[in-house]
Formats: sequence, C-alpha cells, structure tokens
Amino acid sequence: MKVTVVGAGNVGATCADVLAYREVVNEVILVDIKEGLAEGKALDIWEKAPINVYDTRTVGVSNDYSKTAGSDVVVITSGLPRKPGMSRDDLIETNAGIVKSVTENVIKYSPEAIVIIVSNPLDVMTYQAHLTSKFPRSKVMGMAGILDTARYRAFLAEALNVSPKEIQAVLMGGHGDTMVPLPRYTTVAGIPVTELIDSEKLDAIVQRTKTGGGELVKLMGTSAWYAPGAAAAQMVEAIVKDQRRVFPVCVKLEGEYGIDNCYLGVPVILGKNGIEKVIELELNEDEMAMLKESEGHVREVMSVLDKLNNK
Ligand SMILES: NC(=O)c1ccc[n+]([C@@H]2O[C@H](COP(=O)([O-])OP(=O)(O)OC[C@H]3O[C@@H](n4cnc5c(N)ncnc54)[C@H](O)[C@@H]3O)[C@@H](O)[C@H]2O)c1
Ligand SMILES: O=C(O)C[C@H](O)C(=O)O
Repeated sequence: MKVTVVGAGNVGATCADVLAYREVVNEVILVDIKEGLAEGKALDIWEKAPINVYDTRTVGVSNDYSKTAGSDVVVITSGLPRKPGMSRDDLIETNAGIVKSVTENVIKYSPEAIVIIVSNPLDVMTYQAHLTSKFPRSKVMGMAGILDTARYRAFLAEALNVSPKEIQAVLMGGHGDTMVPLPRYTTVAGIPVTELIDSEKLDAIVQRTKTGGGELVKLMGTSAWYAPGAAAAQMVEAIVKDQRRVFPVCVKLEGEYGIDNCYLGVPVILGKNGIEKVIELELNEDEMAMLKESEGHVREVMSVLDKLNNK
C-alpha cells in the first residue's frame, strides 16, 4: 500500500511519521513545494526507523508528482496555517488555489486514490477538492472531527481524572466555532457523561472544544500539528486496513439530516472504499438547531469559494 502526504510542514510531516512508525503502509511519499523540505523530513523519519523499529519506507520529493503515482490514499495538508487573530476562513483565498493545483496533480497520477483534506478552512477545502477532482463523495473527505472529538475527550478525561481511552464521543458540524459536540452521545466506559459531571463543567468543556484550535494558535503563534497529524493518519489506517471504524468525518451531505449539497462533519463508517456509510443520528431540537447554524456558516464560506472559482 502506498500513501502520499502533500505538504511536509508541521501537520504533513507528523502524519507521515505516524504512518511510518505504526507501519500503516509500506511506502509513504511526502511532497512539498519547498525544495529539499520533503526530502529532508522523509530522510529524518527513515533514519528513525532503527530506533522506533519499523520498516515503512518514507520518500520525499519537491513537486515531482510522478513519484506519487498509484497512491491508494492521498492526504493534502499543503497550505497556510493561521496566525493569532485570524480565523480559519481568512485562509480561503490562498489555500483554495493551493488545494486546487495540488488536487489536479494528485489525481493525474493517482486517479483511483481516496483523498483526505486537512488544509483549512477544512469543510470548504474539501468542497474545493471535490470540485477539482469530481470524485464521488465516498472518495473525497475532510479530517477535522477526529481532532475536535479528541480535544473534547481529552478535556473530559482531565476533568474526570480518568483515562482518555474510556471516553467515547460524537461531534458534528463544520470545523469552526459552530461545531456541535454532543454530550447526549458521550459516554465514559458506557456510562452517560451527564451522570458523572455537572452541567456547568460540561458546558465549559464544550465551549473550550469549540475554540480548541484557537487556544493552541494563541499559545504557539501557529496552529496545532501533533493531534491533527495523528488524526489524519488514523483515517488512512481505517481505509487501508478496511477497519470500518466509526469517525466523524467531513463529507458532502446528500439529504442526510435534511441537508443537501453541503460539506459537514458527521459520523461515518470508514473502510476500503472510503466513506462506506453516513450514519444518521437522531438529533433533538436543540442539537438540530446547532447543526443548522453550523451548516449556515459553512454555506456562507462555500459561496465565497464559488465566487473565487468563477473569477
Ligand atoms: N483540518 C484540521 O483539523 C487541521 C488541523 C491543523 C492544521 N490544519 C491546516 O493544515 C494546513 C497545514 O498546516 P501546517 O501547520 O502543517 O502548516 P505548515 O506551514 O507547517 O506546512 C504547510 C506546508 O505546505 C507547503 N505548501 C504550500 N503550498 C504548497 C503546494 N502548492 N504544494 C505542496 N506543498 C505546499 C508549505 O511549503 C509547507 O511546508 C493549514 O491550512 C492548517 O490550517 C488543519
Ligand atoms: O485552528 C487551526 O487553525 C488549525 C486546526 O484547524 C485546528 O483546529 O487545530
């Protein structure tokens, strides 16, 4: 199995590293536009193989997509990260151009690949990749929900002083401050979380989750990479090993939740064909209202992208 990761920056290199040390595939190709960067990081990861004991080959290339030919999965992380004071949506103009040209190159050499978008603004960059590739929705998806849910689970584990392994949760909506964590579908080893934490504390955790990306941007001056890179690698693993894992993933909705032709995070089954199934949860009135608000926000940014593409 062969996986390409485009963008050898913080997120892309972390994703390649996780794919290698977990031996998810035999070969990882790392691509960047900056001369030498992907080659250097791929070599560094390969030189770590004897220490961490793995045999996945990592190969770096500068802009030479012929080396990516025949990839089973392609992860696109190329693009600007935000700086303090910016929203993810502020990145749209630059990153849409990057995602468009990268997608064109990727599908030229790997027409059968499943494409996972990481670049921000996530939901709308997934839409851009879809417009460019014209792939079916099962094969173009965005990574955000695993990351956002992981933040929510980590904050809950800390508050309850339990292992993060015990926290199971679902989170829906766009990858922005209107995302929708779902306490009603959150459990601690099967116990509803609402039985273990008071509602004030839970509300504070939900709020912190929604702005979790911004919290890290403020601390570091750029956005996160360890959890995002690992989350993208987890999606790759579910696909190449046909694990049929259930994750929140950004996908084009085609009528599910009463929403058509909009890119939003929803729980799906991930397997060898990509999105094997979109799971439709029963939402109560409040949860549905929050999902609709998130949809409204994503649609606004999608229309900005439409204008950019028609220029
Ligand atoms: N979806 C998520 O949950 C999530 C999480 C974290 C970061 N992100 C996004 O991922 C993107 C990357 O973040 P990062 O921290 O790795 O940034 P980074 O600056 O460290 O890396 C980005 C890399 O993309 C490369 N690049 C730019 N244009 C390219 C092109 N045309 N072809 C190939 N490579 C190109 C750059 O040279 C750079 O090495 C950002 O847009 C960020 O907002 C999304
Ligand atoms: O917050 C960002 O800009 C990056 C990413 O979307 C994140 O949530 O970490």
